[in-house]
Amino acid sequence: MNNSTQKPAAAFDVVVMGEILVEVATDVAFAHGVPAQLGISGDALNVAAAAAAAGARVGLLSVLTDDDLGKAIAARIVELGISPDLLAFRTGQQGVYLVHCDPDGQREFSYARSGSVGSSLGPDDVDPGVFSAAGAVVAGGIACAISGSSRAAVVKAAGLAQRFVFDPNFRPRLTSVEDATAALLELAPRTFLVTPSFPGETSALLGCSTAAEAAAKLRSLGAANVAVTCGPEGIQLEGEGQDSTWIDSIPAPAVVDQTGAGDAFVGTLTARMVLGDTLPVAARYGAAAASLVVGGKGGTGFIPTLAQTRAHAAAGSALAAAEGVQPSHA
Ligand SMILES: Nc1ncnc2c1ncn2[C@@H]1O[C@H](COP(=O)(O)OP(=O)(O)OP(=O)(O)O)[C@@H](O)[C@H]1O
Ligand SMILES: O=C(O)C(=O)C[C@H](O)[C@H](O)CO
Repeated sequence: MNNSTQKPAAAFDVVVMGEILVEVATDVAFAHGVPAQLGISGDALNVAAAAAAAGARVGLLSVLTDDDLGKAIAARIVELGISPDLLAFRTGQQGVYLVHCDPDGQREFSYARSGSVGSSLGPDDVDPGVFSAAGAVVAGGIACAISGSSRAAVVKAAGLAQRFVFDPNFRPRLTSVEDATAALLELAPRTFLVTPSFPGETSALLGCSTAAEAAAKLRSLGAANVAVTCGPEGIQLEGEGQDSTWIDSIPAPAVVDQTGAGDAFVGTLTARMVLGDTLPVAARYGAAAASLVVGGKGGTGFIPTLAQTRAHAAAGSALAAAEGVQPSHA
């Protein structure tokens, strides 16, 4: 755990930073007495869990409460194969979010996280030795949105990282379009990889009407690699030595809850690139992991092993070849 006398010795393949949330998930609109599932989630934990499952040594910089809840969350982090070495513990409240359906059946998040311990993350928590030694550092727009100190921590981390990965994760209940756009435009030039989703983020934050246009715009801003995720349809890739390419998503065996699909994609893709895979191969792993994650409820309800992800990616390729699937996006 993080304190001034003890520092982690070995470098991590991937360091993820952000807030961990207690998750309350229901299948229906919230009402008194509806059945709900309790979990531990948040974009940073979802990404870290996927990266660890994909074979990376993962550290997670996050602030937890210094009580039994914080200890229980740390135990779950270890269970997910993530190192607890970068966790910090402070007095305060753990952030909570409720995942439920609105009256039209659309998924919605409600937050109770204002002033949470997670949002106390700040630049002093970012250890230059750890962050500059990591194979990749992953942060997202949520960490930029929850507090000024957390955003400053992300900016510091981006300046230190060998490979900085940024997922815009625009959440209108946490931040404005203007602030989310400013964070993306500030960080994009420093990114090894940026992963906006289409059409929500690419349209609201970049003013682009196609995934290919968004990928080209982010490359022109200086991003080394771009993966624009398009939900169940697929992913638009563009990068260093990689022309604009579309890869199809892999059909999900079961769709229970979309929460964390993007995070599973980002964590798996990042881990596989740090471990030596090319952008398209790593993205295929990411698509396979995300396609399996939607079968579990909540952000970390089901995290596939590398063997399960590999088998699903292979089965998806075989299916695509058998169906003679052609790239479907320009
Ligand atoms: N229903 C699905 N079936 C198969 N694959 C899916 C499905 N939904 C998402 N995926 C995969 O996950 C990737 C990321 O999904 P999406 O574009 O929804 O991310 P996101 O909007 O960032 O998600 P999040 O809600 O986690 O922020 C997609 O590119 C796709 O490969
Ligand atoms: O929206 C947030 O703040 C979360 O971190 C909750 C979810 O776990 C995350 O957004 C899923 O991508």
